[in-house]
Amino acid sequence: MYINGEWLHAKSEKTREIINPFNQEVIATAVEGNAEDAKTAIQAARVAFDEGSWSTMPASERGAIVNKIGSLIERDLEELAELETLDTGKTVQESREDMADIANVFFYFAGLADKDGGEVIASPIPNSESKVVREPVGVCGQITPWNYPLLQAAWKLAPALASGNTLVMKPSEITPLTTVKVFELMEEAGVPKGVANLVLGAGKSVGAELASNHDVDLISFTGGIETGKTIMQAASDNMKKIAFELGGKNPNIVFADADFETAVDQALNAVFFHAGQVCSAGARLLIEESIHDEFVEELVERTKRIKLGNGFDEDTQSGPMISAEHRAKVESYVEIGKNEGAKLVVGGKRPDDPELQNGFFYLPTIFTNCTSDMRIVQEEVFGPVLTVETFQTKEEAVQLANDTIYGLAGAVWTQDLSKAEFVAARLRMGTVWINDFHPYFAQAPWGGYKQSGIGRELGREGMEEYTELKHIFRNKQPEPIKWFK
Ligand SMILES: NC(=O)c1ccc[n+]([C@@H]2O[C@H](COP(=O)([O-])OP(=O)(O)OC[C@H]3O[C@@H](n4cnc5c(N)ncnc54)[C@H](O)[C@@H]3O)[C@@H](O)[C@H]2O)c1
Ligand SMILES: C[N+](C)(C)CC=O
Repeated sequence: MYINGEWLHAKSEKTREIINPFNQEVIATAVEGNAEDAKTAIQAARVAFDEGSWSTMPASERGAIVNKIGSLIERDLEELAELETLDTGKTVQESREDMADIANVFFYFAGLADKDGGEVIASPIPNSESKVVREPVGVCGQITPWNYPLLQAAWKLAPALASGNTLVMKPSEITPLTTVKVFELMEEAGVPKGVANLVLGAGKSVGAELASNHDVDLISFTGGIETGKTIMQAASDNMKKIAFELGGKNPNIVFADADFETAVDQALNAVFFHAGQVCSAGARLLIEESIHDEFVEELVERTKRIKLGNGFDEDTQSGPMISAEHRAKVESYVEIGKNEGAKLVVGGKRPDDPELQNGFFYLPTIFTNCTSDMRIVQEEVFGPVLTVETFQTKEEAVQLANDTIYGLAGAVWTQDLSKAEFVAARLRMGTVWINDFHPYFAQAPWGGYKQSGIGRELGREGMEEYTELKHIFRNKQPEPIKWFK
């Protein structure tokens, strides 16, 4: 753990073994902090913020430090990518792309650091001056999940630092390795002591302390809805600001006039990339009825060919699930789907391949004959499981797509631009892709409608989450009002 500029053991001296999900080998031993460690880190962040040298440093200097972090990530890209693959099982090619994205996130927010000089507004009061400025929120608690460990951390660290906050981060207890490494890089880049603190440990202890502690001014959380609700309740005690990136059950709408080859190819990628452990995975295929049979037949053939394996092997297309518990959850959802009457057309079990028996693998799985009232359609499985529904009109496609408590992302495939725009305008989701699936980048805001989240990460809006707005009014000719004579 990194607290107040020092690398520390947990007060309890407890540790946790970090497991490679490909073969269950222990790849590291991490310290296991608790609420006491979190309190110490929060105190360090509080003192660093209140002392003021970070928040009042010229923004361009802060930006230069954030930029340096991005450069150091680029320098150590290969090491970081390998760590991420060891920890999560994702392919090393995917990890490399994540690391390049992560460096760009630091560069982007570094560039924004000195761009907002406030705004002078037209005051209706004579002889006065009115301006609106943005200031850092204060001490930020930041809690991240295991599926994109460093990427989700970067989306929080870079804007928080660039806008002058101090912070305490808690990564997922099962995937802390790249976050630890980036805190080393932040130290090397010159982030002053106390400004960025790292506490490892479980959600129920370290995370709960960050959510409830009154010295934390903002809690930024990426993870599941149920955890989000718990954090929201804890955060209400001191009305801290909240920023939540939660789950999704994202529709992928394919019209009959879409380019067939591209739509099939991308429907596979939409749902099975990273073994479906993606918040924005296209887990609900909505297909125009007239092409259902042909489309599903092709999808099933290609699904059978997906090569599962070690993320370090060149020919591996998808790695394992993150843990035994998570695979068991996916398996229980497949049973639910079968019992609800959905038709299992491929997958639905663990692979037989002897080389995969030590990993938490699960075969890419497709259910057809699905309807919106099924749990397998409504609930986030967060694994390689696709449900297929059909529609006849664009209105029906929109109605089905929006029939969910989630609102993270969705896609529409058609060569008819007016149809695409009709659908895009009506999807109640934070991101809509037309003839594509998955793109996200530092310049565009990311976040959810409905129960998929509160607030935005990335883009200017992602920076603004870490600021408070202040209106400063100056009377240029003060004189008595004489109301109270
Ligand atoms: N919207 C997005 O951008 C986005 C991105 C990635 C993941 N996710 C979501 O994350 C979920 C998967 O991640 P997960 O399984 O790690 O989620 P999770 O909610 O189980 O855990 C996320 C983090 O919260 C911590 N936590 C757990 N209980 C806590 C508590 N009581 N108080 C405070 N912190 C606590 C965990 O230790 C972990 O660090 C999925 O639902 C996925 O959709 C969303
Ligand atoms: C936000 N994203 C797509 C990078 C990861 C979601 O799990």
